[in-house]
Amino acid sequence: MAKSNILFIINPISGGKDKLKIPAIIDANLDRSKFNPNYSFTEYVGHAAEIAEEAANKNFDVIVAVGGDGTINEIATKVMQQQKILGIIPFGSGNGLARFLKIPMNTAKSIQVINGLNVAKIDTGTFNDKFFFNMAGMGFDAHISSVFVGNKKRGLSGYLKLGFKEMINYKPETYHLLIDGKGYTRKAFVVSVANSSQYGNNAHVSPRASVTDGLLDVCIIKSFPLYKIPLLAYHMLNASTDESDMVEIIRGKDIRITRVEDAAIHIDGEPFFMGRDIAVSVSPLSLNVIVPAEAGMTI
Ligand SMILES: Nc1ncnc2c1ncn2[C@@H]1O[C@H](COP(=O)(O)OP(=O)(O)OP(=O)(O)O)[C@@H](O)[C@H]1O
Repeated sequence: MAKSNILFIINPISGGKDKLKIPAIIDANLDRSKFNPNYSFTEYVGHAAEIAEEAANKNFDVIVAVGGDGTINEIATKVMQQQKILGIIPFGSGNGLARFLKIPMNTAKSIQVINGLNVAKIDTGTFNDKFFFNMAGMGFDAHISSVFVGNKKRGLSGYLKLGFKEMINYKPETYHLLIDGKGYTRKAFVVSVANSSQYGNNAHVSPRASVTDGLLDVCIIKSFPLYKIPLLAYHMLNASTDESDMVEIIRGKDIRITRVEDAAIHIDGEPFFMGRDIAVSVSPLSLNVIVPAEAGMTI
């Protein structure tokens, strides 16, 4: 069988972890009978997308994101458009999509998954003209990601510290939602649109979400008093938000969200501003991604 050309695109800042030794670890673990490897390090926001586009236009069959959900987003957008195959070596702060797909957090083990070349097709979503693969949304989480951009300390502890500080002053917003033709008005702390079940770090906002059902889960975290934060955290970490009256989950395909004024949204954890009206849609089974055979998903 002909060898596949594989490119590893490494985000040196994701997850706040050093990655200089990554090419050596990949060299030591990659199955050379299947792959010819190449490596690139990203130098700025948007660089992973540029590298991935160029690679997909050349003769790379598999493009691997070494980073978190933001890095995956840039690369997967190009991989999907060119119908190539995405690999993931999780190196982010949260690693939501990787965790959902049961890709090991251990680097050597995640390379073994790539060696297995078990390819599944998963759904992808759009927020206006931008694709998302794990989760997109607005409200407190988007506010945090917009503030976090200027923060030097990445990683989970940085998120948590900033989160507690900002939560004290945050005011829930009113959202008008139209989901497959049905209207809802909700005052919410967060509105998340989930492809996978989790934000990352096993914080599940929509425990029954599937990346192969052709649907997105609109998760409305209602306005709540601060003393209920531990209860919300408990439900997320125990994958039981669907049993909590703090969270409402509505599944759909064609979603419109209108907010009172423009504020940050996030796409796979990275902040953007898109105005007051967001059109959300899903492209069923549109991205090829390497997953562990045990994940029970395959083409
Ligand atoms: N050299 C670089 N300098 C600064 N930013 C970069 C560089 N390379 C990539 N980026 C940006 O880093 C951002 C964060 O990456 P990523 O989301 O993968 O990590 P994370 O936020 O730590 O993890 P997660 O999304 O899993 O919580 C992305 O928006 C990406 O565009």
